Amino acid sequence: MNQSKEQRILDFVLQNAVRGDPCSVVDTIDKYCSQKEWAMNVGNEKGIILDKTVEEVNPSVALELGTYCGYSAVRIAQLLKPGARLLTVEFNPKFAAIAKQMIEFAGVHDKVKILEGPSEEIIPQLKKKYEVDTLDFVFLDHWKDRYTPDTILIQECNLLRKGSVLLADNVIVPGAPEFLNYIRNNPRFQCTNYPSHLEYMKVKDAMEKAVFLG
Ligand SMILES: Cc1ccc(Cc2cc(O)c(O)c(C(=O)NC/C=C/[C@H]3O[C@@H](n4cnc5c(N)ncnc54)[C@H](O)[C@@H]3O)c2)cc1
Ligand SMILES: [Mg+2]
Repeated sequence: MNQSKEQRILDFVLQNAVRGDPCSVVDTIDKYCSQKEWAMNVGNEKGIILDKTVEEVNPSVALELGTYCGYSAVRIAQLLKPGARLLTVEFNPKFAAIAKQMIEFAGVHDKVKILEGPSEEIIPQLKKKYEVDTLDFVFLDHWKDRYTPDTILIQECNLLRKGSVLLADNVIVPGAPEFLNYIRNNPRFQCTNYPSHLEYMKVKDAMEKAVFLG
């Protein structure tokens, strides 16, 4: 049975990255996806915006929507302080299995928990089942038409506190126009746009940061 692209990315990391070194895992995925097969990891240019935002927030509890191969989960996890944790949501079991191996190889599995299932089911379980009080940081990188409903759901589940930070990937390409309209016109959020480029391409993209004002 022929391999999936995601399996090829994982195999390339297992053969070429340094076990226990998150940086080498991230760099190796970027090397493969820029030279061999494009894949929808946030990439290094937008990854630096992600890093800076995570460092600024210094979250105790972070949520990621859309794990995919675990690239951004590894990026976020390596920046977390001791005792901090990342919950990352993925509903495709094949991708979740790839990400699990990627995260373990990178040596950040003690900081990351992969929650397998659709975000719309997982988000309402965060408080009771996953012992979350509030989320300090949320990275949105799943299907773009879920950004708005999941942002509303997160608020309905009382998961945000004054100062919680949302960061959304791909607000230009593939684009999340409805989300931008929602979040920029919502007085409870202070928004900032970060122009960048689509991972591994010269195409313009951007990330949107939204700080919850309480
Ligand atoms: C036209 C066009 C096409 C593609 C691109 C390039 C491009 C560039 C990018 O950075 C992109 O992030 C994307 C993109 O489509 N990302 C979607 C990412 C989904 C992952 O999240 C998972 N998932 C999706 N919905 C849910 C959900 N509810 N609950 C749980 N997991 C979910 C999926 O299982 C995948 O693991 C695309 C640019 C332009
Ligand atoms: Mg993306």
